[in-house]
Amino acid sequence: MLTLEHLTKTFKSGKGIRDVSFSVRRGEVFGFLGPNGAGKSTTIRHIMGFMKPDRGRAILNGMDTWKRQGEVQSGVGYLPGEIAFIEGMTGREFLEFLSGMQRVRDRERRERLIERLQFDADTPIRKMSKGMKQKVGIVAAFMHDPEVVILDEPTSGLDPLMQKAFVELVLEEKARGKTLLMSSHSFPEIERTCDRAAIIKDGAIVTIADIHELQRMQRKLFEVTFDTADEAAAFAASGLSVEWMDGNRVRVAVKGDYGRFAEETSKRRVRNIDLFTQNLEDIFMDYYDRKGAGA
Ligand SMILES: Nc1ncnc2c1ncn2[C@@H]1O[C@H](COP(=O)(O)OP(=O)(O)OP(=O)(O)O)[C@@H](O)[C@H]1O
Repeated sequence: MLTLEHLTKTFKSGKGIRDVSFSVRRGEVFGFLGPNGAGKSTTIRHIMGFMKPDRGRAILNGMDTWKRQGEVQSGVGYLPGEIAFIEGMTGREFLEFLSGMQRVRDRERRERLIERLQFDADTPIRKMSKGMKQKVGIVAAFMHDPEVVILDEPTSGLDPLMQKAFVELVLEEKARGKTLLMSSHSFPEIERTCDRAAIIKDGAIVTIADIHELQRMQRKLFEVTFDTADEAAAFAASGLSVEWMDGNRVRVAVKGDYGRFAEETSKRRVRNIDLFTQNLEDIFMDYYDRKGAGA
């Protein structure tokens, strides 16, 4: 469906992307993860045919995206990292304008999306908050019901409730057989929606991983507070991987084997459990450790 072959672009500053290659299958939700400045937007701009690569190419539905940018751009749903709005329009007027360009007659899907994302589309865009503008952008990306949707940091500016609504939308579109690529710097967001993800750092792909495999690899830290220090000591001596303990509190690292953790916890009186998830960097460090260990 979408293939990137050795995509390379070097800006005058020396920054850019280097030899970026990966493929997204039809019907897949593919995550594109990386810290700020890693090259996510630059790669996405190439996928959309906005930039000419120095080397390599992006192929979408058999089309070279730079050479056939018009066809590519009209057939794909796209949410840019920063949306360029037209001054003086309301959200609905802007969407109407885009619908006209896309020659979309069916307004129903658009209205349903607006309802779902819960915003007043008749507010002038210049008066909209960052989150509201982001919602307008999301509606614009999905309203013409495209087969392929490319989203550059779609949840930036959305509150947790709306992030959830967005995740539900993505999962529904996936169930309808659509192909999605979305960039993010947040692993949990990608984790909820994607099958696979490419990780980019300093302009180069570090790895392409199966999300479910990464989830299994993820080390989670649980801090359990017991009723008594004796219970905490017995829990700590039960063979779990103890990171730290203090009085009646024990922090253990659990990787995959949640059953053992649950079993040892349930034997004792627990006052509280806090969960600390790893950040992206740690997850990948663990991933590499395992790869390095040949597991
Ligand atoms: N048009 C440009 N001209 C010069 N340098 C650029 C241009 N676009 C991006 N860069 C540089 O290339 C690098 C990658 O930027 P890019 O915007 O692709 O990163 P990103 O992963 O999308 O980051 P973020 O998460 O912050 O949006 C950065 O160092 C950036 O400053």
